[in-house]
Amino acid sequence: MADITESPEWSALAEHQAVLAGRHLRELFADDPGRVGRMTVTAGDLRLDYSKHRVTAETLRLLVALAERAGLRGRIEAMFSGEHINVSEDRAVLHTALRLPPGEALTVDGQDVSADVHAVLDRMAEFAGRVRAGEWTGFTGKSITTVVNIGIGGSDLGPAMAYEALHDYADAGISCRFVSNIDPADIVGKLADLDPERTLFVVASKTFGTLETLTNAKVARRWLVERLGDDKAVSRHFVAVSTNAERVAEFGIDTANMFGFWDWVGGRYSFDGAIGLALMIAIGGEAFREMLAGFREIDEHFRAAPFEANMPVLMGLLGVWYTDFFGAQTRAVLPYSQRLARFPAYLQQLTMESNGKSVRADGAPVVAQTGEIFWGEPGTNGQHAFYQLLHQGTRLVPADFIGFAEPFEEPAVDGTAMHDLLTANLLAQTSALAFGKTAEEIAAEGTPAAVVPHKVMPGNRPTSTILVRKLTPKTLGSLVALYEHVVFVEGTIWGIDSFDQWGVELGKVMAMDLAPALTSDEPPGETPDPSTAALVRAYRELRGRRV
Ligand SMILES: O=P(O)(O)OC[C@H]1O[C@H](O)[C@H](O)[C@@H](O)[C@@H]1O
Repeated sequence: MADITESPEWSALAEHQAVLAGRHLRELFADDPGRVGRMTVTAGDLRLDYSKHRVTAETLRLLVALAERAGLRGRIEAMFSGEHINVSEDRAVLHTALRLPPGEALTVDGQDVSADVHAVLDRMAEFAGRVRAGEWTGFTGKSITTVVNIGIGGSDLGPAMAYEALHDYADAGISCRFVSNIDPADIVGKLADLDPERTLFVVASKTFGTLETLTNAKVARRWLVERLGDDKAVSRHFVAVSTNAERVAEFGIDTANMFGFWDWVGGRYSFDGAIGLALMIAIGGEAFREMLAGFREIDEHFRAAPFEANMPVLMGLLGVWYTDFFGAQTRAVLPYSQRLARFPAYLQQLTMESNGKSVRADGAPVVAQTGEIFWGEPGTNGQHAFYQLLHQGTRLVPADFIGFAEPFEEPAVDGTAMHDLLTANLLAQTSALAFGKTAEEIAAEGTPAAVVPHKVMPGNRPTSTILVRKLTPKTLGSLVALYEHVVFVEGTIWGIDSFDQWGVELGKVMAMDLAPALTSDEPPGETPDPSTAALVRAYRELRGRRV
């Protein structure tokens, strides 16, 4: 199969970039007064202004042509209809089925996927409702006030991010905590002040074979049994979310208290299904379904909107544009919402585990650069830390700014609402990044000549601005679906399988091989390599063990 980089569309973009690279956003705006109107798209509740990107109408035409060349339209249909587009694992990729409206049929591989999804959602809602109403009680008959989700990766980041984003909607007096790391500091710290009688553990693991999760779950079980003094307490305080009923039963959790999903849901695409159980207990089944409606709105937009007005397609193509034609390495995601503090971390798994690949789906090496490095912090904190590099550094760092019009809190100081100050900062940053400040402007302010170069703000630094009325379950769902599809668009252009993650396996296996060497009384060997063997010896010595 010919590589996309050999296509005439790719070459046309490379030629176009050579011309555009010399042009400043100031000029692009001056040349095209209609730019902002044309480069603003809406999708459901999301509004995207992408006019501050280093693109013209011609760039967009060429990028859309590239998407056509990559067969994006057909790939989208293949995903939605359940073809096995995860080729290395021979699986369908159907996270979009997790938000199908009730009654909309979808049969894949002979299975009524829609019915399965709604059966689980209904069970989750029923269970969540009982916990919220205090009908599901702990072993001693007390109602549950804290849910501890034990999971890692996709079984942690999604629900943890969403709970933090939506905690204002937690209306039943139940809060959530998330334990993921195998560092004992995590679970020990999170259990320290908990009342075992009122704690429910959700052990979330797609495979139910993940070392961190099973280890933390065993620690939690021991903590509970020691405090409640009876093994039988486990069934009232532990439920599981998994695709693997056998292992759940082996662990000692009643499979009647297990909520399932399927191998066609990738871990990093899973919190809108059963992996969202802790979140659903906190915010309730109704709010959870509103979140699903937000996901669905973007799914429908992605499937139907022409590419020129298709938000995930445009954002994905812009990612390819900077990655492959400008040599950008990273993309900053800067939510101007404290509640979205974990959103960049969530996106890191979603995007980098999906698209951090160097072979194509057919096994041939990729030619283009793949896998943007996603990172970020909520504004305005980032402004006082790393924005210096964004404004004046030598690297090009495209950034997504995300803002909300309606706050949850309304304190005002000196007559100005804090939230308006927050938003003013967001807008100021994107404008400064795009348009900068010239040496002439700085000199005209009376700046000493020697200082002028230090103060020059080059501008021409591209940003997207996503503006939303309010952070709600629905708009959060839409934001997540947006980025899920951005990943898909980029992966399709690069011709990679965005749905496997073989690269994480080797380290896990080696850790299990190394663990005995750290604790053993036997002299440490020379494996797996001289450097690591020396570190094993050093660790044993520092830990007071035999070397
Ligand atoms: O849900 P689990 O099976 O426990 O997997 C948890 C996580 O671990 C794996 O190593 C993968 O890299 C992730 O994609 C996954 O989300």
